[in-house]
Amino acid sequence: MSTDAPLLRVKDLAVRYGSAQALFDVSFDLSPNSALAVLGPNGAGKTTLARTLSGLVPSCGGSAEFAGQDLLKLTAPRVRRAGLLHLPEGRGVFPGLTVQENLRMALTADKQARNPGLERAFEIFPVLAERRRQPAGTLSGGEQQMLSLARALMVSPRLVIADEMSLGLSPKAVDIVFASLARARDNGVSVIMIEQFARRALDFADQGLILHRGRSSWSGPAQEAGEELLHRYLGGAAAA
Ligand SMILES: Nc1ncnc2c1ncn2[C@@H]1O[C@H](COP(=O)(O)OP(=O)(O)OP(=O)(O)O)[C@@H](O)[C@H]1O
Repeated sequence: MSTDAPLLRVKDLAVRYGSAQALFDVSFDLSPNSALAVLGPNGAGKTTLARTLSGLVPSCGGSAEFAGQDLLKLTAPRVRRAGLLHLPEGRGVFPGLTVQENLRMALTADKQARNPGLERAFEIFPVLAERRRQPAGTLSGGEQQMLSLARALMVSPRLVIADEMSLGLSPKAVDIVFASLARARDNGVSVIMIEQFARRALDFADQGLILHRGRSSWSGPAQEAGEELLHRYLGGAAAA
């Protein structure tokens, strides 16, 4: 892990939906080129954290500084432009368009000029190069997630928040998702991974954060999260 100043520094973050508070005083730092696994049972506040950092849900307290900018003041498009990309749950690809068209659209959506992004995406994910003329809907579930990630990488983000990318996928497809995220990391992208597969996510990540009812119940180096700790905070089912 890097010793540089944090890429993202979240301090005492609080979020409400009306009168219901979904996050209470959540704090963590993320170093450049590192990965954080965010774990927790249903309703713990994981997606709320992702949506708040990406400018989709307002905070009601605390701070979040990303690459020197006050993230909580930015609109969602500005957060993207600052280099933080949120991959929401679900596949996020256009099934009727080809792989190549899906990738090109990622660029026009962000109004960037033609750039070497397409060739870079094919270099990182050779499978997509082989299937560039194939409709995205005919890819396997894991490959669609790979395409979704490749679309995100087209605009060279510094941080990707991957929300439950492996949800509902076969074990083989989950392998593809993890390998794809590892490739993104190898290419200098930091990752916040929200995952149901706690053990795998912690094996992937440098740091772990466990949320419970909107509060941080544990955070620390990922390798320190042993089986006993996972059972205590997540229960048997979530410790896969
Ligand atoms: N738009 C909303 N309006 C009101 N309450 C919401 C809204 N979105 C989420 N919540 C509530 O906030 C809490 C946290 O939800 P969130 O979706 O962040 O949890 P999660 O950890 O991502 O759960 P899951 O693993 O089930 O996706 C829950 O109690 C949820 O009901």
